[in-house]
Amino acid sequence: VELVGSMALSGGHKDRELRVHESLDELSTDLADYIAELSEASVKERGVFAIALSGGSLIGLMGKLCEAPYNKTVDWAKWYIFWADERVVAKNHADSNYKLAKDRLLSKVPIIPSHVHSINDTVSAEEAADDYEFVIRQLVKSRVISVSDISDCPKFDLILLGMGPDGHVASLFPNHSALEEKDEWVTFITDSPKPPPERITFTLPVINSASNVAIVATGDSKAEAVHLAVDDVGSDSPSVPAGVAQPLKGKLVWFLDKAAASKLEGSQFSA
Ligand SMILES: O=C1O[C@H](COP(=O)(O)O)[C@@H](O)[C@H](O)[C@H]1O
Repeated sequence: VELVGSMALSGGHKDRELRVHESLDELSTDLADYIAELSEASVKERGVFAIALSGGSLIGLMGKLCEAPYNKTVDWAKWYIFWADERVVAKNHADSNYKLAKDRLLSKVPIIPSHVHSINDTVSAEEAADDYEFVIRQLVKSRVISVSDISDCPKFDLILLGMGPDGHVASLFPNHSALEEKDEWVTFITDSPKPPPERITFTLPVINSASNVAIVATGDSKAEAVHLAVDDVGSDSPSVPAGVAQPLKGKLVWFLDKAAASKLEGSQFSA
């Protein structure tokens, strides 16, 4: 894989790395390698791999996991799948993040169906968020999901996030009160600026308690939000949600293409 650039960033941030790729094909290969390596390390250490997905373009960029060598080398039976955010629609609806992942990924690899934890799509957004938090609590008790040693939050082995052009991650949108939620693990919104309006989402404390978080963003339309998030514009109050996604004890990796990296400050990554 040819990286245009990769750099570890320090400063106020604990552990953050930027990986900028020449093409989407190369980004996809690097992303598959990264996920496969974390899966292997987690299975070795804990016997399982608890991974939370998002929706959107991320899922297509994970496609190489369904191909050789990953389809044979990854220990799929040890994977437990969750969603960092989900649209409150039926599971067979075109807007469902579950459906997207099932059609493009989960149906193509030997994941155990009972390890796939999608939301309850028969109840309100509020109930779906409560139900999902309950499911996660049970799996924390049985240690399928680890527990953070710095908060009472679950510690996912990996949370994969996409990012919208407005800088939203999961369904945490700019200037929305859900971004301030500190007590719940999973919250709901009914006024998403991006349709569909009803969604559930991991809260920031859960994202920031993970062992690993990756933010995957590609294309020109994301360049400004990448700049605001990564360059810490107005660092006391970051102007986009992606800028406050930073695991306190874990590692954050940004996967970008050149277009998304093109507005980074003093950028050796500029297109
Ligand atoms: O609505 C959503 O959007 C974001 C970003 O999607 P993308 O297609 O621009 O990559 C996604 O990460 C999130 O899961 C989804 O619900």
